[in-house]
Amino acid sequence: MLVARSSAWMLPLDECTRAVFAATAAVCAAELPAAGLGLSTGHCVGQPQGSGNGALSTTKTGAGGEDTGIALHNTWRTPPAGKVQRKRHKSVYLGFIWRLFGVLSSTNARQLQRAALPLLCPRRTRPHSSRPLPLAARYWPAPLPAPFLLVDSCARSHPTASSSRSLLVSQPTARLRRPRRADPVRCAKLPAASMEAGKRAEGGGEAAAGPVFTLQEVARRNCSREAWLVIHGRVYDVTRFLEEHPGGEEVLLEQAGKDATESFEDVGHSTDAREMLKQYYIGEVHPDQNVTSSGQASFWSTWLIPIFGALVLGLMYRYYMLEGRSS
Ligand code: HEM
Repeated sequence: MLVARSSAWMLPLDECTRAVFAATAAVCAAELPAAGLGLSTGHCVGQPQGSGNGALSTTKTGAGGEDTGIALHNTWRTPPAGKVQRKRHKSVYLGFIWRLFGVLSSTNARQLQRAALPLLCPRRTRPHSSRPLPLAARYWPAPLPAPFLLVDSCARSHPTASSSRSLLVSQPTARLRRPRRADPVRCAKLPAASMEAGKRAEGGGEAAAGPVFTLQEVARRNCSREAWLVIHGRVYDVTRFLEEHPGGEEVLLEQAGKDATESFEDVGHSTDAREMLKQYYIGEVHPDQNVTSSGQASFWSTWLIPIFGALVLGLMYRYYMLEGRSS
């Protein structure tokens, strides 16, 4: 839920929202105070609290001392007088919102954790789970399922962590533990590679360079003895990579036998990781089963929501500026 008020944007404060703000505030920390803007957390009702010095300040205001909201607000006592000042304020304000949306749209929550965690806790960079998030959670991260919450495990492992520690919230430790090494999944007795393996796909070109497999064939290779997965319509045999995978064997086994494109992209793998794919490439998904529309869907999900959000924010900003001028 986003509550806009004349002088502040209030957001329900969950860990991911904090992370978004923390990451964005870190980028904009120098600009915000200069333009008379501050970020603070506090109760969603009434005036935003906290020092509002541009950095994220946390004020315990809830009944149980918990933080209940976060606000981007004016720190000026009187509205900026000059045209130049107003223009600067406006551009920084829009810049912040733009970056906030950039952070929200260019990443999903897990990537966001990857981006924000080093800020909060340099040594804890491993995400809590590899499971892709529901679409809505990628863009609006409240509430998130527990495994994706930022947790205070790093505050514990870094007892000296100072202000950033207040950005973290305690979660039951059971949630934090990395799942135990998956029991080797038993492979069904598999027929030799494939009815169609070895056949060259028609049409040539890069996309049709290797043997062709059906999704059913891939689905059967879903265990530690033989693990295949599909990424962008290509089939990879990751069996020998299971133990080497920096993200852990479990995540690969979880995706084995399936189309792992979304999970692979969600993690935000590096160029090196993409290069490594070549080593495990074994063929292509059968052209009839290679659903390219998912690419289109992801295009829309990647751009439509941020564009719509930006429009809404633009309108709210106009309203905010008009009200600021009239008061
Ligand atoms: C053949 C396919 C894959 C290759 C070659 C690969 C390679 C890598 C590499 C090199 C890294 C280190 C970080 C980086 O350079 O980006 C990594 C991290 C990771 N990968 Fe993969 N990966 C593959 C598939 C997957 C899949 C299907 C998932 C499913 C979710 C996954 C989840 C992760 C996670 C969670 C991390 C840890 C990220 C971190 O701690 O920062 N990977 N992978």
